[in-house]
Amino acid sequence: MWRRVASLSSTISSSSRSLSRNQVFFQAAFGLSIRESYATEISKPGEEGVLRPKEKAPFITFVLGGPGSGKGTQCEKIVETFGLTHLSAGDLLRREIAMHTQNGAMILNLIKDGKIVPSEVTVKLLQKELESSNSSKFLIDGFPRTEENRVAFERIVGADPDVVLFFDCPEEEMVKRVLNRNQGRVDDNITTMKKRLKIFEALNRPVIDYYKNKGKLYTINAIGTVDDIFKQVLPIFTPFEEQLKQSRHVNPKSPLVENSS
Ligand SMILES: Nc1ncnc2c1ncn2[C@@H]1O[C@H](COP(=O)(O)OP(=O)(O)OP(=O)(O)O)[C@@H](O)[C@H]1O
Ligand SMILES: Nc1ccn([C@H]2C[C@H](O)[C@@H](COP(=O)(O)O)O2)c(=O)n1
Ligand SMILES: [Mg+2]
Repeated sequence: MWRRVASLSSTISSSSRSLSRNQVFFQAAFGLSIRESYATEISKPGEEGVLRPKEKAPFITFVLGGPGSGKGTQCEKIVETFGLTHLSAGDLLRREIAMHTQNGAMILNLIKDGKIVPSEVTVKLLQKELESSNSSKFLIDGFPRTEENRVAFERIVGADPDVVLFFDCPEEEMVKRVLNRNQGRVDDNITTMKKRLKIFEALNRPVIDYYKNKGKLYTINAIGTVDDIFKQVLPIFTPFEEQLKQSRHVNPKSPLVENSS
């Protein structure tokens, strides 16, 4: 299978100059996963079939937590500090509603009712963003919400997260925050919120446990000020310093940048 990537890469190289680097890799993959598409064959005798990285695979962080736990708020700070590209699954779905796309009405009805949109729809929206971006570092907020979401992402996008953040917040606090949010969201009312909390407990917990067992989960106590919570987030990215430093978008004041004041 990996041979296909290498042999096709020369075919696409001349026509792909205007494409983003992610599009080129996804094209090169022709149905392979992101990680597979980031590999090429080497032809040294005795080393046939060995995969060598052609480019680094994207750095992916999943951001989990109940409704109103502060995912979006902390994502803004992570973006500001480390320059990751923020993809909010909820925002992408709301954009479909606003644009009255083919799935817009169905998505609206599910969100109003606190339910989860079919994984195929959400993953395809994420895939489109990943493929068209020139970034190689992503924060995927509010995803995966269910085991079905997680499996669909693996199947369709073919990538694993490097880091999974879980903002752990008591229900009482989440309810208070959502009801005070005032952003005109159709799901920010007590009836929908109760349903969302039930669905979160039933469907997101297994995902949290899955990443805990894989050693990828970082649990953050989401009570306190925004800055106090962010202090817990900062050290999580330290081991990934080298990968993140290469980002064009890193804030010069980031703790990852040496001699920053
Ligand atoms: N640490 C905090 N203390 C108090 N309020 C907060 C804190 N963090 C975020 N908020 C506020 O709580 C509300 C919900 O936060 P946010 O939108 O970041 O949550 P979320 O996890 O993204 O929620 P959702 O899953 O519904 O999108 C917002 O109005 C935000 O300003
Ligand atoms: N993976 C996802 C993410 C979001 N949704 C739907 C259901 C949520 O209640 C709503 C809002 O998401 P949020 O902005 O709170 O992250 O969007 C989904 O079905 N699947
Ligand atoms: Mg949010």
